[in-house]
Amino acid sequence: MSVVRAAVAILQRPDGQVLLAERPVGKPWEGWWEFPGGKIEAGETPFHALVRELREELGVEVEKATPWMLRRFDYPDRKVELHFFIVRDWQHEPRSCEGQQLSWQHPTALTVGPMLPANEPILAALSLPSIYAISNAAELGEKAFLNRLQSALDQGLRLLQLREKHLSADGLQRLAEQVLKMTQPYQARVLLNGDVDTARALGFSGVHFSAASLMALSERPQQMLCAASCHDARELAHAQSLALDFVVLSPVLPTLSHPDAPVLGWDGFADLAHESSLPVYALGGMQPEYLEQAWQQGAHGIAMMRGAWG
Ligand SMILES: Nc1nc2c([nH]c(=O)n2[C@H]2C[C@H](O)[C@@H](COP(=O)(O)OP(=O)(O)OP(=O)(O)O)O2)c(=O)[nH]1
Ligand SMILES: [Mg+2]
Repeated sequence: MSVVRAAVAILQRPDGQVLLAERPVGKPWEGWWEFPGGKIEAGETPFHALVRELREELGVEVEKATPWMLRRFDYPDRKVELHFFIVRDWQHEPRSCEGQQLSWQHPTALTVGPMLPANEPILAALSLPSIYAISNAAELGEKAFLNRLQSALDQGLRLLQLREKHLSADGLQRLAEQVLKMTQPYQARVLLNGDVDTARALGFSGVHFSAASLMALSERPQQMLCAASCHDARELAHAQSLALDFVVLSPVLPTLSHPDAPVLGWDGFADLAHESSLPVYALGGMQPEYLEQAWQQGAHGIAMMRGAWG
């Protein structure tokens, strides 16, 4: 079966809404909804195809696009390789140049459909925020940590990993209760770095697997967010085969918590992130001001421990 390579654009407004288009009459899968984009022609890079397709289909000029995910999917009649980009800056208001219907939509609350089958995990991925914070009560002390968590929530933090390996079961339960009570009004999602049963029993939104526990896993738990720590192509491939929700890839830069680990550097990070079909957060030496750079290297966002708490 032939492989169709396509460049696909997530046009994203500052309020998080993304542009969807209905596939026009006469094309395969007419009437289904998709993100704007189209086939990569011979001799074109995915980025050039993206720029051309958005000009042809929407009359917009891409100002800046960052590579996001590479999704492979098998339709009954074809295999597709979709190179997704996030586009936050463009010129001109998108208009329908091919008679297709257009609609701005919140990724978690679509009012149009159905979406092309390949795109199902894409919407869930888009609902993940740019910053993934990792708790550091061990170093800060619980009181100071909870204070900083409160200000981070006020400033927009919506995704957190509770990673406090020094705590006893009772200590963890007490801290978890406080953290979940604080995050709940913000609808922030909290993952436990620990075992699945404890995460469920304490009411976490999900679980974050260490690389070792990821590699021992043969099936992902259902009905909860599942993330994992990865350091190389092998771990990333396993996370993808389990269809986890996202991964963190580290260490990008030298970090105090793992001083002897070999660093990926931004180039090593980009090589792995570009091939990933899961959202990838860059971890290791990150600071909030590195977000833009991380996006350019194919990251969904950045994960931070010390950098998250000011
Ligand atoms: N544009 C786009 N294509 C997608 C998405 N999801 C998905 O599976 N596809 C598939 C459908 C197609 O097989 C392929 C893209 O081809 P296309 O039909 O948009 O190509 P095109 O604009 O160059 O159209 P054409 O003139 O060559 O018919 O990727 C998506 O979200 N957007
Ligand atoms: Mg198209």
